[in-house]
Amino acid sequence: MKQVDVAVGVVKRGTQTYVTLRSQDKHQGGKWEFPGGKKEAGETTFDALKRELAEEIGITVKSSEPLILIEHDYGDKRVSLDVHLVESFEGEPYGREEQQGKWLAINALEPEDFPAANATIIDALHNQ
Ligand SMILES: Nc1nc2c([nH]c(=O)n2[C@H]2C[C@H](O)[C@@H](COP(=O)(O)OP(=O)(O)OP(=O)(O)O)O2)c(=O)[nH]1
Ligand SMILES: [Mg+2]
Repeated sequence: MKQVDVAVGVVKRGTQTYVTLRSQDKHQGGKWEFPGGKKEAGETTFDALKRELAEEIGITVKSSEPLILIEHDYGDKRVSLDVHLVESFEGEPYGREEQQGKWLAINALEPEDFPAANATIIDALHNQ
């Protein structure tokens, strides 16, 4: 089965986080996500976060801290999500790949709007 290592960034400003809509044609398409993507060979999670968040939402990540590591099996694909908090960044996030994006209150995040693996991320954020 396909197995991918993914760097995920919870971009946080005060009590809010920036989420984007996954395009319909992708794995878990139509769900909201925290920006991020597959790590390339030899990349650290931080390297991948910097690259993916620049590509997807146009920000420059200055630093990040690990939040949680999640292994999830979707049946058609297994993902390992290395989720980092990103509170230090430059630029204003926007959907740089034409995807929708918005700031949401962390305490209002609804797990059912996200891929199943994200329920654990949302729990971790609510328990911070
Ligand atoms: N970015 C992101 N991916 C997530 C989240 N939750 C979750 O299950 N995933 C899964 C969906 C995908 O199978 C995988 C991310 O891979 P991706 O397809 O977005 O990777 P990528 O950005 O490199 O995109 P691409 O090259 O395929 O266009 O992780 C999340 O909150 N954010
Ligand atoms: Mg991505």
